[in-house]
Amino acid sequence: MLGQIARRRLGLLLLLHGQQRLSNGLNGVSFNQLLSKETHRHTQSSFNTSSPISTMSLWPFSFQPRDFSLPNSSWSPEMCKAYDHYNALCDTDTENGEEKKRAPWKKLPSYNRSIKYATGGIHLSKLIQAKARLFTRNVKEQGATFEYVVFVNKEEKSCVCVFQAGRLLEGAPGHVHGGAIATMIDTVTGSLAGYLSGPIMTANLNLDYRNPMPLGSVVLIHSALDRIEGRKTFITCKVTSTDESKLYTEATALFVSISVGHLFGSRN
Ligand SMILES: CCCCCCCC(=O)SCCNC(=O)CCNC(=O)[C@H](O)C(C)(C)COP(=O)(O)OP(=O)(O)OC[C@H]1O[C@@H](n2cnc3c(N)ncnc32)[C@H](O)[C@@H]1OP(=O)(O)O
Repeated sequence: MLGQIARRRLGLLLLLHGQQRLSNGLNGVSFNQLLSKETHRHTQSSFNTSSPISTMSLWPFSFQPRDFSLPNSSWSPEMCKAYDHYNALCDTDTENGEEKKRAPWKKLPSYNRSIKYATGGIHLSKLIQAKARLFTRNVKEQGATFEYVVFVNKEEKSCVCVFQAGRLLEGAPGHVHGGAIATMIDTVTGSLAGYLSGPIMTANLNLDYRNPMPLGSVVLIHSALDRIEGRKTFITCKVTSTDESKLYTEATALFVSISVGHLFGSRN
Protein backbone atom coordinates (compact mmCIF):
# COMPACT_ATOMS: atom_id res chain seq x y z
CA MET A 1 0.00 0.00 0.00
CA LEU A 2 2.72 2.42 1.03
CA GLY A 3 4.65 1.42 -2.05
CA GLN A 4 1.60 2.19 -4.21
CA ILE A 5 1.17 5.60 -2.61
CA ALA A 6 4.85 6.29 -3.09
CA ARG A 7 4.70 5.26 -6.75
CA ARG A 8 1.74 7.55 -7.29
CA ARG A 9 3.74 10.35 -5.70
CA LEU A 10 6.66 9.59 -7.96
CA GLY A 11 4.38 9.90 -10.98
CA LEU A 12 3.37 13.29 -9.66
CA LEU A 13 7.00 14.17 -9.07
CA LEU A 14 7.86 13.37 -12.66
CA LEU A 15 5.04 15.54 -13.92
CA LEU A 16 6.18 18.33 -11.68
CA HIS A 17 9.77 17.72 -12.71
CA GLY A 18 8.57 18.53 -16.21
CA GLN A 19 7.11 21.58 -14.50
CA GLN A 20 3.94 21.48 -16.54
CA ARG A 21 1.58 22.19 -13.73
CA LEU A 22 3.34 24.69 -11.57
CA SER A 23 2.74 28.37 -11.70
CA ASN A 24 4.80 30.88 -9.86
CA GLY A 25 2.06 33.37 -9.09
CA LEU A 26 4.68 36.10 -9.23
CA ASN A 27 3.79 37.81 -12.44
CA GLY A 28 4.05 41.55 -12.13
CA VAL A 29 6.00 41.44 -8.89
CA SER A 30 9.10 43.58 -9.10
CA PHE A 31 12.61 42.47 -8.32
CA ASN A 32 12.78 44.62 -5.19
CA GLN A 33 9.55 43.20 -3.77
CA LEU A 34 10.82 39.70 -4.41
CA LEU A 35 14.18 40.40 -2.90
CA SER A 36 12.71 41.63 0.36
CA LYS A 37 10.46 38.54 0.53
CA GLU A 38 13.39 36.28 -0.22
CA THR A 39 15.66 37.90 2.33
CA HIS A 40 12.96 37.33 4.94
CA ARG A 41 12.58 33.71 3.90
CA HIS A 42 16.28 33.21 4.12
CA THR A 43 16.39 34.08 7.78
CA GLN A 44 14.07 31.10 8.18
CA SER A 45 16.47 28.74 6.43
CA SER A 46 14.97 25.98 4.34
CA PHE A 47 18.09 23.86 4.65
CA ASN A 48 17.14 22.28 7.96
CA THR A 49 15.82 18.84 7.06
CA SER A 50 15.82 17.19 10.47
CA SER A 51 12.09 17.27 11.23
CA PRO A 52 10.89 14.70 13.76
CA ILE A 53 8.81 11.81 12.36
CA SER A 54 5.68 13.13 14.10
CA THR A 55 5.79 16.35 12.09
CA MET A 56 6.22 14.61 8.72
CA SER A 57 3.43 15.34 6.31
CA LEU A 58 1.80 12.72 4.10
CA TRP A 59 2.07 15.32 1.36
CA PRO A 60 5.52 14.78 -0.09
CA PHE A 61 6.34 18.43 -0.69
CA SER A 62 7.34 21.02 1.86
CA PHE A 63 4.47 23.38 2.59
CA GLN A 64 6.56 26.31 1.48
CA PRO A 65 9.38 24.96 -0.63
CA ARG A 66 11.90 27.63 -1.49
CA ASP A 67 11.88 28.66 -5.11
CA PHE A 68 15.58 28.97 -5.89
CA SER A 69 14.93 30.91 -9.08
CA LEU A 70 13.77 34.05 -7.30
CA PRO A 71 16.10 37.06 -7.05
CA ASN A 72 18.54 37.16 -4.17
CA SER A 73 21.24 39.56 -3.02
CA SER A 74 23.98 37.77 -5.01
CA TRP A 75 22.35 38.68 -8.30
CA SER A 76 24.25 41.31 -10.25
CA PRO A 77 22.45 44.34 -11.74
CA GLU A 78 22.73 42.65 -15.15
CA MET A 79 21.07 39.50 -13.82
CA CYS A 80 18.30 41.56 -12.19
CA LYS A 81 17.73 43.53 -15.37
CA ALA A 82 17.38 40.37 -17.48
CA TYR A 83 15.10 38.84 -14.84
CA ASP A 84 12.88 41.95 -14.80
CA HIS A 85 12.75 41.95 -18.59
CA TYR A 86 11.50 38.37 -18.92
CA ASN A 87 9.36 38.51 -15.80
CA ALA A 88 7.51 41.49 -17.27
CA LEU A 89 6.69 39.35 -20.33
CA CYS A 90 4.87 36.97 -17.98
CA ASP A 91 2.30 39.62 -17.14
CA THR A 92 -1.28 38.86 -17.99
CA ASP A 93 -3.03 41.71 -19.75
CA THR A 94 -6.19 42.81 -17.98
CA GLU A 95 -9.03 45.09 -19.04
CA ASN A 96 -11.49 46.42 -16.45
CA GLY A 97 -10.15 43.90 -13.97
CA GLU A 98 -10.84 41.01 -16.37
CA GLU A 99 -8.17 38.92 -17.95
CA LYS A 100 -7.82 39.81 -21.64
CA LYS A 101 -5.01 37.64 -22.87
CA ARG A 102 -2.79 35.20 -21.03
CA ALA A 103 0.87 35.90 -21.73
CA PRO A 104 2.69 33.01 -23.42
CA TRP A 105 5.68 33.45 -21.11
CA LYS A 106 5.84 31.72 -17.75
CA LYS A 107 8.55 31.58 -15.13
CA LEU A 108 9.35 28.05 -14.00
CA PRO A 109 9.92 27.64 -10.28
CA SER A 110 12.97 25.64 -9.21
CA TYR A 111 13.28 23.58 -6.04
CA ASN A 112 16.26 21.75 -4.61
CA ARG A 113 14.24 18.66 -3.87
CA SER A 114 10.85 17.36 -4.89
CA ILE A 115 10.04 14.60 -2.49
CA LYS A 116 10.46 15.38 1.17
CA TYR A 117 10.70 11.89 2.54
CA ALA A 118 10.92 8.48 0.95
CA THR A 119 7.97 6.78 2.58
CA GLY A 120 8.00 3.22 1.39
CA GLY A 121 8.98 0.53 -1.02
CA ILE A 122 12.47 -0.86 -1.34
CA HIS A 123 12.85 0.42 -4.90
CA LEU A 124 11.61 3.87 -3.99
CA SER A 125 13.93 4.20 -1.03
CA LYS A 126 16.82 3.18 -3.28
CA LEU A 127 15.80 5.74 -5.83
CA ILE A 128 14.85 8.67 -3.65
CA GLN A 129 17.15 9.39 -0.78
CA ALA A 130 16.10 11.80 1.92
CA LYS A 131 19.30 13.78 1.52
CA ALA A 132 19.19 13.86 -2.27
CA ARG A 133 19.22 17.32 -3.79
CA LEU A 134 19.05 18.71 -7.30
CA PHE A 135 22.66 19.07 -8.45
CA THR A 136 22.39 22.72 -9.44
CA ARG A 137 20.60 23.83 -6.27
CA ASN A 138 22.60 22.46 -3.37
CA VAL A 139 25.11 25.10 -2.36
CA LYS A 140 24.13 27.25 0.60
CA GLU A 141 26.21 30.27 -0.35
CA GLN A 142 24.10 32.34 -2.69
CA GLY A 143 25.87 33.28 -5.90
CA ALA A 144 28.73 30.81 -5.42
CA THR A 145 27.64 28.39 -8.15
CA PHE A 146 24.54 28.26 -10.33
CA GLU A 147 22.17 31.22 -10.12
CA TYR A 148 19.52 30.88 -12.78
CA VAL A 149 15.92 31.32 -13.70
CA VAL A 150 14.04 29.74 -16.61
CA PHE A 151 11.19 31.36 -18.53
CA VAL A 152 9.25 29.24 -21.02
CA ASN A 153 7.20 30.40 -23.97
CA LYS A 154 4.44 27.90 -24.54
CA GLU A 155 3.39 29.25 -27.94
CA GLU A 156 6.89 29.30 -29.36
CA LYS A 157 7.85 26.05 -27.60
CA SER A 158 11.02 27.68 -26.41
CA CYS A 159 12.61 28.94 -23.24
CA VAL A 160 15.24 31.38 -22.04
CA CYS A 161 17.36 30.88 -18.97
CA VAL A 162 19.17 33.79 -17.33
CA PHE A 163 22.31 32.26 -15.79
CA GLN A 164 24.92 33.87 -13.56
CA ALA A 165 28.03 31.71 -13.17
CA GLY A 166 29.49 31.86 -9.65
CA ARG A 167 33.10 31.76 -8.46
CA LEU A 168 33.06 28.02 -7.63
CA LEU A 169 32.43 27.11 -11.26
CA GLU A 170 35.92 27.92 -12.46
CA GLY A 171 37.52 25.76 -15.13
CA ALA A 172 40.18 27.52 -17.18
CA PRO A 173 41.57 30.37 -15.02
CA GLY A 174 38.99 33.13 -14.73
CA HIS A 175 36.50 31.26 -16.88
CA VAL A 176 33.54 28.96 -16.43
CA HIS A 177 34.16 25.19 -16.45
CA GLY A 178 32.84 23.48 -19.59
CA GLY A 179 31.12 20.86 -17.43
CA ALA A 180 29.26 23.58 -15.56
CA ILE A 181 28.09 25.02 -18.88
CA ALA A 182 27.04 21.52 -20.00
CA THR A 183 25.16 21.08 -16.73
CA MET A 184 23.21 24.25 -17.33
CA ILE A 185 22.47 23.32 -20.94
CA ASP A 186 21.26 19.86 -19.86
CA THR A 187 19.11 21.47 -17.17
CA VAL A 188 17.57 24.09 -19.43
CA THR A 189 17.00 21.90 -22.49
CA GLY A 190 15.75 19.15 -20.14
CA SER A 191 13.33 21.56 -18.49
CA LEU A 192 11.93 22.52 -21.88
CA ALA A 193 11.70 18.90 -23.07
CA GLY A 194 10.00 17.91 -19.81
CA TYR A 195 7.62 20.86 -20.08
CA LEU A 196 6.64 19.82 -23.60
CA SER A 197 6.82 16.03 -23.41
CA GLY A 198 6.42 15.01 -19.76
CA PRO A 199 8.87 12.62 -18.05
CA ILE A 200 12.08 12.38 -20.09
CA MET A 201 15.77 11.56 -19.73
CA THR A 202 18.70 12.96 -21.66
CA ALA A 203 19.85 10.49 -24.29
CA ASN A 204 22.28 12.68 -26.19
CA LEU A 205 23.90 16.06 -25.69
CA ASN A 206 26.25 17.68 -28.26
CA LEU A 207 28.15 20.84 -27.39
CA ASP A 208 30.29 23.28 -29.34
CA TYR A 209 32.14 25.75 -27.12
CA ARG A 210 32.65 28.84 -29.30
CA ASN A 211 34.06 31.38 -26.84
CA PRO A 212 35.31 31.16 -23.23
CA MET A 213 32.78 32.44 -20.70
CA PRO A 214 34.29 34.72 -18.03
CA LEU A 215 33.54 33.69 -14.45
CA GLY A 216 30.77 35.83 -13.00
CA SER A 217 29.19 36.34 -16.42
CA VAL A 218 25.48 36.64 -16.86
CA VAL A 219 24.37 34.82 -19.99
CA LEU A 220 21.18 33.80 -21.74
CA ILE A 221 20.59 30.14 -22.54
CA HIS A 222 18.08 30.03 -25.39
CA SER A 223 16.45 26.65 -26.04
CA ALA A 224 13.85 25.74 -28.61
CA LEU A 225 12.00 22.66 -29.76
CA ASP A 226 13.40 21.32 -32.99
CA ARG A 227 11.02 18.39 -33.42
CA ILE A 228 9.28 15.53 -31.69
CA GLU A 229 9.44 12.06 -33.23
CA GLY A 230 7.56 9.46 -31.24
CA ARG A 231 9.28 9.23 -27.84
CA LYS A 232 12.15 11.48 -28.99
CA THR A 233 12.20 15.22 -28.29
CA PHE A 234 14.96 17.16 -30.07
CA ILE A 235 15.99 20.53 -28.63
CA THR A 236 18.43 23.14 -29.94
CA CYS A 237 20.27 25.54 -27.69
CA LYS A 238 22.63 28.49 -27.80
CA VAL A 239 24.28 30.40 -25.00
CA THR A 240 24.88 34.11 -25.58
CA SER A 241 25.71 37.31 -23.76
CA THR A 242 22.63 39.16 -22.46
CA ASP A 243 22.74 41.56 -25.44
CA GLU A 244 23.08 38.47 -27.67
CA SER A 245 26.14 39.94 -29.42
CA LYS A 246 28.47 37.17 -28.25
CA LEU A 247 27.96 33.45 -28.78
CA TYR A 248 29.49 31.23 -26.09
CA THR A 249 28.14 27.74 -26.74
CA GLU A 250 25.84 25.93 -29.13
CA ALA A 251 24.19 22.61 -28.42
CA THR A 252 21.68 20.04 -29.56
CA ALA A 253 20.01 17.61 -27.22
CA LEU A 254 17.86 14.51 -27.53
CA PHE A 255 15.48 13.53 -24.76
CA VAL A 256 13.64 10.21 -24.69
CA SER A 257 10.28 9.91 -22.97
CA ILE A 258 10.34 7.38 -20.17
CA SER A 259 7.80 5.62 -18.02
CA VAL A 260 8.07 5.83 -14.24
CA GLY A 261 9.12 2.17 -14.34
CA HIS A 262 12.27 3.14 -16.26
CA LEU A 263 13.66 4.70 -13.09
CA PHE A 264 13.03 1.40 -11.29
CA GLY A 265 15.03 -0.52 -13.85
CA SER A 266 12.08 -1.58 -16.02
CA ARG A 267 12.14 -0.79 -19.74
CA ASN A 268 8.36 -1.09 -20.15
C1 LIG B 1 14.72 20.49 -13.75
C2 LIG B 1 15.97 19.79 -14.12
C3 LIG B 1 15.93 19.09 -15.48
C4 LIG B 1 17.15 18.29 -15.58
C5 LIG B 1 17.17 17.40 -16.83
C6 LIG B 1 18.38 16.50 -16.70
C7 LIG B 1 18.05 15.18 -17.32
C8 LIG B 1 19.21 14.25 -17.14
O1 LIG B 1 20.32 14.64 -17.01
S1 LIG B 1 18.87 12.61 -17.14
C9 LIG B 1 20.46 11.86 -16.72
C10 LIG B 1 21.31 11.51 -17.89
N1 LIG B 1 20.64 10.55 -18.75
C11 LIG B 1 20.60 9.24 -18.44
O2 LIG B 1 21.09 8.79 -17.42
C12 LIG B 1 19.87 8.37 -19.42
C13 LIG B 1 20.53 7.01 -19.55
N2 LIG B 1 19.97 6.30 -20.70
C14 LIG B 1 18.79 5.66 -20.61
O3 LIG B 1 18.19 5.54 -19.53
C15 LIG B 1 18.21 5.08 -21.84
O4 LIG B 1 19.25 4.79 -22.76
C16 LIG B 1 17.19 6.03 -22.52
C17 LIG B 1 16.01 6.32 -21.58
C18 LIG B 1 17.83 7.36 -22.93
C19 LIG B 1 16.64 5.38 -23.79
O5 LIG B 1 16.33 4.06 -23.47
P1 LIG B 1 14.95 3.36 -23.92
O6 LIG B 1 13.82 3.99 -23.19
O7 LIG B 1 15.12 1.90 -23.79
O8 LIG B 1 14.79 3.80 -25.41
P2 LIG B 1 15.43 3.11 -26.72
O9 LIG B 1 14.40 2.16 -27.22
O10 LIG B 1 16.82 2.64 -26.50
O11 LIG B 1 15.50 4.40 -27.66
C20 LIG B 1 14.34 5.11 -28.03
C21 LIG B 1 14.69 5.88 -29.28
O12 LIG B 1 15.72 6.85 -28.92
C22 LIG B 1 16.89 6.63 -29.72
N3 LIG B 1 18.06 6.83 -28.88
C23 LIG B 1 18.28 6.36 -27.62
N4 LIG B 1 19.48 6.78 -27.18
C24 LIG B 1 20.01 7.53 -28.17
C25 LIG B 1 21.23 8.25 -28.30
N5 LIG B 1 22.13 8.29 -27.32
N6 LIG B 1 21.45 8.90 -29.45
C26 LIG B 1 20.54 8.90 -30.46
N7 LIG B 1 19.35 8.22 -30.39
C27 LIG B 1 19.10 7.57 -29.25
C28 LIG B 1 16.78 5.16 -30.17
O13 LIG B 1 17.50 4.96 -31.36
C29 LIG B 1 15.28 5.04 -30.37
O14 LIG B 1 14.95 5.64 -31.60
P3 LIG B 1 13.74 5.05 -32.54
O15 LIG B 1 12.49 5.14 -31.69
O16 LIG B 1 13.74 5.93 -33.74
O17 LIG B 1 14.12 3.63 -32.82
